[in-house]
Amino acid sequence: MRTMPSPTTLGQLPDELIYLWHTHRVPVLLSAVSLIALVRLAIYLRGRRPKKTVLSVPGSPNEKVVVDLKPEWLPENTTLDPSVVNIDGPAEDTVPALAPLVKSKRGPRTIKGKKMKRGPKATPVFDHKNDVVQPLVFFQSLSGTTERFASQFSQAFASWVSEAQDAASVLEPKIHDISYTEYDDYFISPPKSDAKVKHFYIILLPSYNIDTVLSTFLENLQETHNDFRIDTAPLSGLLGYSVFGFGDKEGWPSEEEGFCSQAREVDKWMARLTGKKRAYPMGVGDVKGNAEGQLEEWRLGLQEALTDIARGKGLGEGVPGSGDPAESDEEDEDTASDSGRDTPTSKMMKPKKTTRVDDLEDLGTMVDLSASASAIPIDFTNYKSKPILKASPAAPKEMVPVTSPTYASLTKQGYTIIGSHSGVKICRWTKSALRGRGSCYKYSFYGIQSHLCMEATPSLSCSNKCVFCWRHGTNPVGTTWRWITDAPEVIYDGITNAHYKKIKMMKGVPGVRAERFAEAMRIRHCALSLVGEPIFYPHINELVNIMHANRISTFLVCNAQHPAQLAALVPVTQLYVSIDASNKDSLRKIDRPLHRDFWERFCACLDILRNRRFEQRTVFRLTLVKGFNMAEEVRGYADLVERALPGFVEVKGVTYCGTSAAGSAGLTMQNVPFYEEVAEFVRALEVELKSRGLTYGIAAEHAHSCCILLADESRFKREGRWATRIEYERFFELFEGKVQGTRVEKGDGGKTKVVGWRPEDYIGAETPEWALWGNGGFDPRDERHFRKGKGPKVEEGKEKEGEAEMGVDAKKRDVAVVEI
Ligand SMILES: Cc1cc2nc3c(=O)[nH]c(=O)nc-3n(C[C@H](O)[C@H](O)[C@H](O)COP(=O)(O)O)c2cc1C
Ligand code: SF4
Repeated sequence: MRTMPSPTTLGQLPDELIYLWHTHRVPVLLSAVSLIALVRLAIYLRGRRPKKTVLSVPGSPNEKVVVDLKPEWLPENTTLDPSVVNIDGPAEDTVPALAPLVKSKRGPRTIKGKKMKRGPKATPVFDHKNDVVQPLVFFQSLSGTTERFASQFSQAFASWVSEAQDAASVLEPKIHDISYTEYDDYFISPPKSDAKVKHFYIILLPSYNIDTVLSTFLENLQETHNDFRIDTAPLSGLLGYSVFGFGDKEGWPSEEEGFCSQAREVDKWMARLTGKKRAYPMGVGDVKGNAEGQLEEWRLGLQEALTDIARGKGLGEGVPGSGDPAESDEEDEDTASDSGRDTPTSKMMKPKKTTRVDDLEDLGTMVDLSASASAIPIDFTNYKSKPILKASPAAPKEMVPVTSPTYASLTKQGYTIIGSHSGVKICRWTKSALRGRGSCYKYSFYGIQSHLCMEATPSLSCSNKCVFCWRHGTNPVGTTWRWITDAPEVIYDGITNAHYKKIKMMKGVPGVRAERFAEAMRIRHCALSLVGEPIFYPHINELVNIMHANRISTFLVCNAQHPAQLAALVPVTQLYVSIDASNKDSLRKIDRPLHRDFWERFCACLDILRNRRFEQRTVFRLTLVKGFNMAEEVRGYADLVERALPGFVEVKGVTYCGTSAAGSAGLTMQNVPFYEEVAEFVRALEVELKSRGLTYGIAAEHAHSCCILLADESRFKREGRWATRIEYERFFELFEGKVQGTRVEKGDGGKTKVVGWRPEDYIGAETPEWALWGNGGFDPRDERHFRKGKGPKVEEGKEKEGEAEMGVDAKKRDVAVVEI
């Protein structure tokens, strides 16, 4: 047996070690490998182990719901770290709060498989002795022009149908707004009907060289055509179709420069989907010229074509656009390259069609959605300075280029555009507070003085088209982020500098109080709302962290359409979700969402909010629009509150947006509820919630902005008194780690450890007496200001409170920004 070496033999130590190593190396190596394997296995299993739900918050429900984050909800073209997405709440869970995420980035949808062979050309299907023609007029309109023309057109067409003998077998036209139309009902196959009723499509469209709902429509037509499960010409059962485009020749003087470009695209896709059943050539109208006359002329031609069809003559031979050989070839060629997908030389990409760079790119996104299996052609999350092109020749474009009409329109309205997708505007309450004339409801409810508050957004684009949105429908909308992306530091510097610049401009305004002016030169709060969807911005987390590091609190409002981004968001000071309706139908009418699965997305967001409610203050923002989302909906809203259990429910009457956009959405002053109506609604909601055992009560009000606050009294009442305000300094200390939060999780061996903070950790002072429900919400230290002819004399109930107190003439207002 060998003994341990004595000090005298220390010199021989290396030899001993070598001897030992040679003798035992096999078992040593084997043990080391096994140990490493065991450790790795343990780490792996730990990673897979479902989290446990243990909420130690007294008096609060502690279960968590499983949120199924569908792969298609993961943002395209953005890098979302799955481990970040799994930030899902306060505690260890017994169930996975979020379903496992698809690790890889999701690329544009790629459909693999062979295209179905085009069958023989559809034979005429109209039996002129027995069948009747049902014309369907489809239109899409963002700012109302096309809608107006579509309605005029339908009336004139209906008169022809009722008067002309030739039109005996033509029925009255039916009009459809494409924004509200189920594509599946009309654009995947002809509508179902009596076998004798044959449909004819008349499509009237404007064109926009920015992302709008029109792009979605076009993408759908293209997807249908390219879907190998569907016949390439699934609409060949139609009698025919014709398209009329509206455009603006001042901005887009020629076809090459984009005049009516999207209508042309729709015309082409329809030719493919119908198997070349263009019954009459596409018409175009210049809205700055004689659009009315051009439409009228086109209508007469179209009526003639319909007369022929009604007489059983079919679509005719050799008429341009009716399937004559030359044009058919052209369309076939396009079709062939579409199915190839990876050929950027597709005709539609050729400069011949459009020379404007942005138009070209628009077409790129429309046409090449399923391009090549590499899925993500460009990483759009790279900052402007260094876009990394991976594969595609198409570069990302700017969301709001300086030369765009949107830029001009926004800056005219007082917005400062930072970079190409962020905006900041000084809100009217900030100006009011600077003059000592009162702050917005955020002051009454949460203690934010409006002159210390900045309103901004890192994404002017949105995935909704809400009826009450002031943006006139012309701002960029889209379901995916595909723009040049500015760095969060650039946005932060840009918005804060622009805000200070605007504050400085208030220096000479009569009534501005010197001390408030000085205070305003240090921003304390940021309302990330304004317009657009802030969480759409791929680096929203970095931006929020920069704000917190600068001791600026964050109130972030999202539209409940981006569950993956919501799940991945870092905790903000107060997290809002807009709840614009209580059910699917109503939400569709109000928000006019771009996502087809908008309701599922909405519900997933509610579940995420529920899971995260002990991590940050969560708020439901209800905007009441009379005639749209108020009557009979109290129980529906209560269902939603029960589902998400937000800390707060803010209920606000819509502000009238006296613009053509509001008009086209069917919104008038009649849709603006009186304060008393809002109050009645809130009382009914409180009763409904209480009847379900939920602990919500009416906490505070701000009558001037027609806003009332319900809050969870089990969480935001201290010793029987409402405490809805926030201790901001405490929030920053928690953020900086200077004080420890009380959110705990069970660690190894069941030991509890602190993992963060809870909303309860930064509850501030009691809600002041003047802000409590029943007391109006106006700080007596501020000075009330009434416009001439307004104010206390006004009979109660005759005047909308907010407008009287703020001195705003409702009829003259043209903004509907809902400040938070
Ligand atoms: C942001 C923006 C982009 C536009 N892009 C185009 C375009 O590319 N081609 C065109 O012919 N007209 C373009 N127009 C003009 C519109 O198509 C035209 O104003 C139309 O009448 C709008 O119809 P609507 O009110 O029904 O939305 C654009 C207008 C705006 C505001
Ligand atoms: S109101 Fe907000 S959510 Fe709705 S469209 Fe406008 S910006 Fe988007």
